[in-house]
Amino acid sequence: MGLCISSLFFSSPSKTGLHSHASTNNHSDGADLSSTTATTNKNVGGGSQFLEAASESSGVFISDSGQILESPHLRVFSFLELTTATKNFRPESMLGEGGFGKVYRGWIQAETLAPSEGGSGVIVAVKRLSSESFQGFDAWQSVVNFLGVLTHPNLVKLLGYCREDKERLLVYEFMPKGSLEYHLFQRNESFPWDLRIKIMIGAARGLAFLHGSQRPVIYRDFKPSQILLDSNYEAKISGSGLAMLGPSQGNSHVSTFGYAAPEYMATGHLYIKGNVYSFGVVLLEVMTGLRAYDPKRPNGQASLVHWLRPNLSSKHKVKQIMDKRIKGPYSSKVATEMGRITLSCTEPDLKNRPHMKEVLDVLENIQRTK
Ligand SMILES: Nc1ncnc2c1ncn2[C@@H]1O[C@H](COP(=O)(O)OP(=O)(O)OP(=O)(O)O)[C@@H](O)[C@H]1O
Repeated sequence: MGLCISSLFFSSPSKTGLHSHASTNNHSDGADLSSTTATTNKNVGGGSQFLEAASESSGVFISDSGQILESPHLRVFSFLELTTATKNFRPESMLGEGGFGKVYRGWIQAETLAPSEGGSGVIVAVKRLSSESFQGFDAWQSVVNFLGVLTHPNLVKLLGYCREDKERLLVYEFMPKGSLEYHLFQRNESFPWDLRIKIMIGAARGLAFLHGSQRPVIYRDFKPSQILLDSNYEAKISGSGLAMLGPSQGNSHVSTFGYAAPEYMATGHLYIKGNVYSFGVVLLEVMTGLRAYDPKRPNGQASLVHWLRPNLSSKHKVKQIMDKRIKGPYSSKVATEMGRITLSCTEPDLKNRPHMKEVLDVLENIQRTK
């Protein structure tokens, strides 16, 4: 069983304050994904001892009491700066809206950027927490604490934040190709197979990284709107899913119907393998082009997994359920293999589901299959 994000990095600092480094993880899923790679002893403010568990490009500071502090690598923006960046949060700048607020496209001027951030400025995505969102306040804090220190090519990068009066905003790297949800369900254009598999491989890498870090992180609410795409359709998992894993040890609210694993529905507990189940549901959406849950479908078909899972073990039936709009060639072997991995990800008993690293290996093999 994995730990929820609230216990991430709560490994006890050594009595001496000096740690030997742990560069690879020994987690039982066998994932070879180093996250925390070096530790050093530091004195920060007030002379108290802090442990820095540094990843390649970011660090996390943990106080002796175990409290995680905001990453010094994040930029602190003023509300005025972000108001200017988003042209006063005008509706035309809006990129989308989630459960906790609206997301705006913004432009940060060069003079406010560190030299390494380059150029005359940069486009960013600014998530403004809605004032009604009490739950969102904790979510906001979790993102600042955790995404400020978790760095991986398949996680959307948090650049900074703003906390002024009642305003809470997060500034993310901008993902110009939108979300997987947009490409699967909203954009009425061809969505080739090679892109679909590429995106799912990127998302699997992101999840495998979270699960494979020294203290595994469980993602909340994994779904296609959380899979964002850069200009090369490289998938990055959004910070939103990290947000809600507050201080409740695995009891976390999952709002989206259709993706939640049976054990979560039964107990309210999130497990690492619950993410694998949700990933399997998304795989089924990618194969079929149908939504995980649609109450408008006929009786017995509202839940995609309950409806179509029985088809996944038959070569012939898998071919029948594949999205007819898929452009670009894919062989029947590919469809069969996709059926197989989706079937095992969505096993009702979590013990029978693979780890994300194994899912990733299978998808990479499928990508190579002609
Ligand atoms: N970094 C980003 N770059 C580009 N677009 C983004 C970015 N972050 C979010 N968006 C857009 O804003 C939409 C809403 O994002 P948000 O994370 O708030 O909501 P969500 O995915 O529905 O999650 P939740 O339900 O947990 O709030 C996304 O679906 C996407 O279209």
